[in-house]
Amino acid sequence: EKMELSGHVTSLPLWSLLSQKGTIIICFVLGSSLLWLLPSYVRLRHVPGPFLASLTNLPRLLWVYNNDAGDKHTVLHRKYGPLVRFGPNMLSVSAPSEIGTIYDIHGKFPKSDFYRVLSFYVKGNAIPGLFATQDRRIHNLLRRPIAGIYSMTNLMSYEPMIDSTIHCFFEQLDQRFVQTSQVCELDVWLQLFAFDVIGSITFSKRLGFLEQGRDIDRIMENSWRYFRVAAVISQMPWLDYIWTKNPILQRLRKAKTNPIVAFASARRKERAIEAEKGSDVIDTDNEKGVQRLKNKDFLTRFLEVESRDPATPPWAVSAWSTSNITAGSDTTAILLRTIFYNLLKHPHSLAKLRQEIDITPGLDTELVTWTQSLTLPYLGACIKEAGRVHPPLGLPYERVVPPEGATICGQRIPGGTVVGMSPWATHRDYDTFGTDSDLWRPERWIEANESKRRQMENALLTFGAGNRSCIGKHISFLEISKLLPSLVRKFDVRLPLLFSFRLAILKSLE
Ligand code: HEM
Repeated sequence: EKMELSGHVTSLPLWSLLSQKGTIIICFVLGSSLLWLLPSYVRLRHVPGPFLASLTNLPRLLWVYNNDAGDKHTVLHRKYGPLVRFGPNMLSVSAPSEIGTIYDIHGKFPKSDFYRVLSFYVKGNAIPGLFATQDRRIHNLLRRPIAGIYSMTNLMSYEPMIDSTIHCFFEQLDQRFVQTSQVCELDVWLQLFAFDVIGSITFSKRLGFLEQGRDIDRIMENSWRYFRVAAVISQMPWLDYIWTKNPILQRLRKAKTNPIVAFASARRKERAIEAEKGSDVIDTDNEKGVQRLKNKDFLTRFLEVESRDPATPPWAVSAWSTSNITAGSDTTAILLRTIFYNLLKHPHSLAKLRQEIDITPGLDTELVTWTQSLTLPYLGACIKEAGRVHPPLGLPYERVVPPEGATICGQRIPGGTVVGMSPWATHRDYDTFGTDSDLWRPERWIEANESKRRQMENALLTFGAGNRSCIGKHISFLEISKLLPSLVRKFDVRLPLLFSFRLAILKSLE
């Protein structure tokens, strides 16, 4: 009897347990979800990709959350081809031939809402920034007047400030690690260096990370936390309205100013006071006595632009100075870490670099100069290879297809679709970089003939492309090209016996 009863109960259909009202509600929710999802599913159904990704952005959010988005993107492109559906309205592209279309010099494809998530807020209000703005007019207003300040021709004027920071870095390494035989957390120190260099070239004032040997005002920690959350949320930008940029929550939360913004505005106030006093602006913090008037820092140049051009909005100087730190410090630190990680992991590369430095004539100055660094081809190859295997900005740089639509990888893509090139996947394109593209091999840049080298260079997205490409690319090259050979020449850097790639043993070679 019991058996019969239980058999009878389990054979009842589930819906019969629900009331009629419940069934209607469930049918309504399922039906309207289907009606809502169907048009967006159909719109891009001709593009291959994981089925779930055609219905929701959740998979791509989870790839970022799980810290393996770069590898995941590469695997998906290898499986589905150069054009893959990553979300209901988001396509990822890995074919280098499409770079010129998506990132054209006129900015026909504007930045997507991915970038709204990356905007900075001060006391609850968004401040327009050169990197994150989606508005073409604001972008022109911010980029045009200062582009020349970052150009190759101005580059050497920043060398004295970088030299002074490298001196400070080496002094600290010597005192704290060489003299004491302590193991150095090289990854942390490279980040401290990158933050202080940006402070010194932007304000003639280091942020003080190196002298103190630690993060100050939790700037590095905040930056890490911020990007850790923002990267995940950027995959579903509407989430940002619920949490970070929710006007109700913002009113309830204590309004906080980002410490980087606070640092930049304090430097600007100092400068205004100095100008009032008419002081000869010699930086007292800088033990090498670099004169700001002679070797103008970025702030001096930004203020000159402001006073020259009445169209400059009042918030521009702050936006420019802040974007130097936010866009230029962590990125450079990541590239430096990638280079050292790979040099230590591949000792033959480190030996080759050291040999190049030893045999190149004229490298007898205390620090390697920018001009000297240009005579070191293996150094250049290591920098390019690091940006290729581990691009510091690892997620697709998202853009919106203009209303008239576009042809991408031979497929017609409707206007309004978000497309982005995954630098990780593009940099592993077999046709361009070879079937060993997953491996660290700086030699590929030296062995290639002129046309192959140009093909590979044109496929690099490390610094972006088109009208929104990195404005600070040369500054970054300058920092790295000076620090790397100078450090390798001065110190013997090795992994400790129980090795972790975050740690290094330093010995003086002089
Ligand atoms: C290794 C170091 C660096 C890397 C890998 C890097 C990478 C990038 C990339 C990929 C973009 C374009 C992003 C996009 O299209 O969405 C970009 C833009 C930008 N970068 Fe860099 N960057 C580096 C260093 C710097 C430095 C040192 C500065 C400033 C001193 C800087 C300032 C900027 C700014 C202001 C933008 C926005 C430009 C615009 O939209 O017009 N970056 N960077």
